Amino acid sequence: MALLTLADYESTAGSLAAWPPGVWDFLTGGAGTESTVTANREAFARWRLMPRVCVDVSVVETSTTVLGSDWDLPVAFAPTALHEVCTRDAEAATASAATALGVPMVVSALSSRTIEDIADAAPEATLWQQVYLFRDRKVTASLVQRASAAGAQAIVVTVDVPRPARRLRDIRNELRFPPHVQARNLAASTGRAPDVSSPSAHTAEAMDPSVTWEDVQWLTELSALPVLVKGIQVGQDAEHARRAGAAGVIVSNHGGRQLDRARPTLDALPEIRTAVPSGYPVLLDGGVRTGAEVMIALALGADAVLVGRPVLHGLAVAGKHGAAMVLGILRAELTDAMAQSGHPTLDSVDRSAIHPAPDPALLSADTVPPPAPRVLR
Ligand SMILES: Cc1cc2nc3c(=O)[nH]c(=O)nc-3n(C[C@H](O)[C@H](O)[C@H](O)COP(=O)(O)O)c2cc1C
Ligand SMILES: CCCCC(=O)C(=O)O
Repeated sequence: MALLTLADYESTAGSLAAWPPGVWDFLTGGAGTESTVTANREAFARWRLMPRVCVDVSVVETSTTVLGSDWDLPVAFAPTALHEVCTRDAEAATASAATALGVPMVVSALSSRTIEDIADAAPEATLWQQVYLFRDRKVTASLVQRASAAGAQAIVVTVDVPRPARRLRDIRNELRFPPHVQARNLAASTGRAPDVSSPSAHTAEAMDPSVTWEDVQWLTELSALPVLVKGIQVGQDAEHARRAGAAGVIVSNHGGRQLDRARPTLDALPEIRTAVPSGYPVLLDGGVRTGAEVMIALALGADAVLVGRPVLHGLAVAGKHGAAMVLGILRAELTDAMAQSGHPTLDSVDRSAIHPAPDPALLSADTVPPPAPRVLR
């Protein structure tokens, strides 16, 4: 079967026999009832595109500028841990795919390869380093310093993991990664290989539940690199991040993996967009799976989006080619949606480009009046 959509990649990846026990559930799952994983996706279904016609779309331009750098697509690779569980070349493969498509890759603090190795493997890649404010701040500082020396262009600090989440699939599966899966980037900053065989035990040990905006400010002053705060879900927190010196925010609920029943990121986006000055970078992740959905996120105020799980599906199906194919599908779909809706560039994609879908409750049998009975003669 031809793999034409991100959903095709997901189902093909899910049916691979090679997954170690529990790993597919780890990638796919979320916290608690997984209501937020589902809600992130469903939020996109509540919007429709409003096609304009008789606009010259003979040339469609998907490129954009974020934090002063040019991206071929308004899409980046979200930071996801341990790519070695998906493909042997791990983040070296992901970085080549990102380079091929002209989009940035956010390297996880828990990557299986060091930032130096990733930069060597893909010298042209635009790399951003994701970090946590670990209990041991020296580890955070070392990750930032090494990323800067390796040529990374920004730091992303993830602030939505105060403690391990209740990920029921992982608990039931008693998830343990195979021993070859290692967090080498972190190891290079801690001086010893951290035990990540149980993600939740590692999170409990390493993450700091006492983090406040003062710590974010400390991080923004640590290096010359711009810092984006990832995990913003409320307008006021976007403003806190900006005041703490952040160069931008990423609207994210960690793909529904931390707080079950958190609101979908797309629903939070308009509030966050209006809480910060226009021109201040606002990115979004969570449930983006088609090019039309990229347009919807942009129309609601995102400068760009990030994709998480689909990249892992691509890596698992066909290594770097698979990750590049996943992004290639998003590019083809976005280009098509822009052309079909009369937007030759992304500049014109604003709130007027979309319309709320009718509320299904209003269409139910209870609320739509039945037709008047016919009078029979
Ligand atoms: C397997 C997996 C590992 C992740 N690891 C990290 C991580 O190390 N750091 C981080 O900030 N976010 C991490 N995330 C969250 C992603 O960056 C992103 O917020 C989320 O996956 C976006 O949703 P999507 O998967 O629906 O696109 C991870 C997500 C997944 C699925
Ligand atoms: C040891 C890896 C845990 C990362 C993860 O699952 C997440 O951040 O969602």
